[in-house]
Amino acid sequence: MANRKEKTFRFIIVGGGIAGVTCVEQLSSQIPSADVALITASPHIKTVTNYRQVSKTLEEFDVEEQPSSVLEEKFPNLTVIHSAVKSLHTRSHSLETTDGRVFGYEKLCICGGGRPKLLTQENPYVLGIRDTDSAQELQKRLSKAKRIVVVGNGGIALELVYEVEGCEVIWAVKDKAIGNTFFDAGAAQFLIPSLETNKPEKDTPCKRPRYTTEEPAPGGSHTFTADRNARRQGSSSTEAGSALGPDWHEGIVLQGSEQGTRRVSLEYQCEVEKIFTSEELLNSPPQTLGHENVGSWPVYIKLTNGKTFGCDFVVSATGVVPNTEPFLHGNNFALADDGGLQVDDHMMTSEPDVYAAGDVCTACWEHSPMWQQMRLWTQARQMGWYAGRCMAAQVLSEPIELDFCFELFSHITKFFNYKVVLLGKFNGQGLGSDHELLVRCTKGLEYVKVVLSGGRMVGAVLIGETDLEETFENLILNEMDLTPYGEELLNPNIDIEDYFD
Ligand SMILES: Cc1cc2nc3c(=O)[nH]c(=O)nc-3n(C[C@H](O)[C@H](O)[C@H](O)COP(=O)(O)OP(=O)(O)OC[C@H]3O[C@@H](n4cnc5c(N)ncnc54)[C@H](O)[C@@H]3O)c2cc1C
Ligand SMILES: NC(=O)C1=CN([C@@H]2O[C@H](COP(=O)(O)OP(=O)(O)OC[C@H]3O[C@@H](n4cnc5c(N)ncnc54)[C@H](OP(=O)(O)O)[C@@H]3O)[C@@H](O)[C@H]2O)C=CC1
Repeated sequence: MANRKEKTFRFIIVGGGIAGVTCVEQLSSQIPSADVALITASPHIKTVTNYRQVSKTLEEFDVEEQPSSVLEEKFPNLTVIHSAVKSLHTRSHSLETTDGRVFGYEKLCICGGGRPKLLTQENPYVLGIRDTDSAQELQKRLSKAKRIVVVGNGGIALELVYEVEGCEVIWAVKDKAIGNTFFDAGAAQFLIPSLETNKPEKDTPCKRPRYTTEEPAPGGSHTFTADRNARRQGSSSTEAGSALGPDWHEGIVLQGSEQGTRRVSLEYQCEVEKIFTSEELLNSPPQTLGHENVGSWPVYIKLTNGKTFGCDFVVSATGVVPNTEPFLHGNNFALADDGGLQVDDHMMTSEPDVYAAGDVCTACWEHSPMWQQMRLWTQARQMGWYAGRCMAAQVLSEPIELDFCFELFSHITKFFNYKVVLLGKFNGQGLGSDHELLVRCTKGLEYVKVVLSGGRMVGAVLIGETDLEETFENLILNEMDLTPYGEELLNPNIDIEDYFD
């Protein structure tokens, strides 16, 4: 293998998603003379644009899919190789791509992202959403669908059930409340009425630019219904590749085969028992199908609450698995319980000279008490950037400390058209019963939850235009004893910003 090396680069980064591209940018700016290669399976790369530091740890940015030439023009010492890594040989510091080329490296950073953790790989009626291709496939199938079942209770499910129109959506969640990865039951209750109301009209198009290509893209139960006539236009596409991100649904039309209504039926506290095709159902012993007729749908899904639903397809919005396979065989990577490549506080894996960042890795250093890993766009950027700095620091023999961004978990996003800010241990993660909650809620306007432990603020969920994020971030970081303030902390008549000035 060593003899076949076409070229040895000082740095190779694998993956053209946010983590990989940010790592390349950091390395190329810090050591402009170094030969850097970006090897990516996707035809386009993802770059961060309009980066804005909202507060000490909160950040917002747009994401653009761009041709890789943009990056090569910016960094003359960068070579972008569009191929997938087939195998890695850490002993000889080399890797082979699917087009049969072999490259050597001095330092490598793996930013291969993740893929959907599907309920089943085998069933063609079970879709996952990850990249633009899978989003287009969803759009295509949805345009002919009358009913779909969405399984999962995290980010994708929350976005999808709110956006899909013209098609009945059965939403099956394991928990007692919606959005378990981001919220508690109180926040879920605040958000639920949004499923019954119309989506607000958008007078400005989505500000995040995206690609268009030549080929236009074609327990208990509750039911929520909303009408809406306006349609959005758009299309976007890439080959297999990087994860979608903020506002991904704005570039495609999530419209079923019927006109203008959002109809979501929630099935709480249930999982999937079995998924059948029509033929399987006919050939197997009779099932409890309720009002469903065998043969009227291409696929049927039986839930653990005993109900079976026929539908056009199932969306498995059930999380992410790190993309580690091509890197493992013949090497000694330590893997975390979630399947990610273990990295230390310098983003180093267990193999010499191999770093990892983004969805593919699992942060295995001793975390700050207020930080946890979630596979998010912001963390992919932060890890890619920090990995680049660590790689540069090592070759330059400079010391480097864990970056401040890993002090406090912070995330800004949007669900059901509300701004959502999550800080620290926003769901009391890892605190057991050793915490108390303060909650302020105004229906339809805002939901504010503060998590206190030992009198100190350790986390917060802010839904709506609360304008509290910076003050709360400071209170968490300062570890101030808030016992004397008690419930006054959330008194809406007190300007909390002035209070703590
Ligand atoms: C539908 C959806 C919506 C999301 N919404 C949000 C959101 O609103 N906010 C948020 O913060 N996060 C969101 N996320 C999560 C976010 O997109 C990811 O956490 C982030 O993009 C991960 O970036 P990454 O660079 O680690 O991986 P990826 O973006 O997955 O990039 C991995 C790259 O590696 C390449 N690759 C993989 N294997 C190989 C190989 N063997 N050889 C060469 N190249 C390879 C791929 O082609 C790709 O370019 C969303 C994710 C999805 C799927
Ligand atoms: N706005 C944002 O910030 C968004 C972020 N994302 C990110 O994109 C990635 C992919 O999103 P998504 O797929 O929604 O992943 P998430 O990790 O957000 O959610 C997965 C959900 O599926 C549930 N689940 C897992 N296995 C099963 C199963 N077998 N049956 C039923 N439910 C199951 C999980 O429950 P449990 O937790 O109990 O395992 C969890 O509720 C995530 O990293 C997510 O954070 C996606 C969209 C929007």
